[in-house]
Amino acid sequence: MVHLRDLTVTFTGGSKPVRAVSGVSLDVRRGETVALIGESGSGKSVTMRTLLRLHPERRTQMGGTARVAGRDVLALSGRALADYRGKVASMIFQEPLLALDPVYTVGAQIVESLRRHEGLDRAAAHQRALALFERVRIPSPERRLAAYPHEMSGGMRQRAMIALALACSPQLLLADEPTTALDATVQIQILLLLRELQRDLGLACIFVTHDIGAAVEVADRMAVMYAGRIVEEGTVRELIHTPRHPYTIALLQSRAHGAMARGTPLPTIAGSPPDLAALPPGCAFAARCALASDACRAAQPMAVQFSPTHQARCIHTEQAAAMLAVPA
Ligand SMILES: Nc1ncnc2c1ncn2[C@@H]1O[C@H](COP(=O)(O)OP(=O)(O)OP(=O)(O)O)[C@@H](O)[C@H]1O
Repeated sequence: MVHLRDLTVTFTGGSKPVRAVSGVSLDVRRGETVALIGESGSGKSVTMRTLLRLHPERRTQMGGTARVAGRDVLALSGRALADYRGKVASMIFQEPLLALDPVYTVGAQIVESLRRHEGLDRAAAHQRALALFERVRIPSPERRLAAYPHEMSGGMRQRAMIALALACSPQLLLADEPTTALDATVQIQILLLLRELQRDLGLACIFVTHDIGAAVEVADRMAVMYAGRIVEEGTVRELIHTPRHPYTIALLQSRAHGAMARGTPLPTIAGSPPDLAALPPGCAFAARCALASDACRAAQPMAVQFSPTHQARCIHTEQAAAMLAVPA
């Protein structure tokens, strides 16, 4: 469904080009959820926004391959791009007020989207909007369709945004920190709803989060990003139980202290990520890695395969695994 090969995204608007995504390859099948995790600035959101082509055209260079449901995403333009957004791929955000227009009722926005993209008449679009509100379990759906976004609670707004995102039956749902701003009890409800919708509708889903517990709850696989690259990828089980990249291990190391509990943000790791305008020739994590050697600094590490689903870009995975064996 989603096929990324060597995707690169460079922003050219500033004094120096910023390489926010460097050679990302990732596949997501129908009915599968992949969580992207990593520190702030690692390129998770840029990867997602590229899949919807939301970057400023003139100041962004994109390279490599991005195919979604057979479409060449980087080549889409005009009508084809407008149809692609919503009908093939759609996105939910941390802040629903970014996706919902404050001056229209939520119902009007869903009806408008259905009329424009699906060619439904007003009555049919209203019926569909009502069904969508029921699907995302908004109580008193008829009344809530007539509400403005600011009249809804945070959790209801999130559900309304999910309904809007699903209105035109997309095949790919991109979720960028969809629960971060919510209370713990509402978070779990939204995560469970997303999981259920994703399974029932057979959606491919990419889920960006800082919260490993949330990733464990909703994802089938995880991809760990660092400085614009995927440094490790595997099933949730593989990454949690047998991480092999020193960065993943550092992220997970405090799990004995509850890092796996939902709502726990990623632990802070000493040092800071590299400047994306001046990336080093070798492994970008080397400057912060206890195992780094000259070879790490000289060239990009190749991916090492541990199972058909598990790989890491590191030349010291054996020492890294041994590091993990030492109790925290
Ligand atoms: N339009 C843009 N122009 C220039 N730089 C940008 C642009 N958009 C993002 N960046 C830079 O790209 C890098 C990656 O950002 P991105 O938002 O993908 O990180 P992230 O991993 O999603 O972090 P967070 O978890 O904080 O959202 C950051 O350094 C950011 O400043």
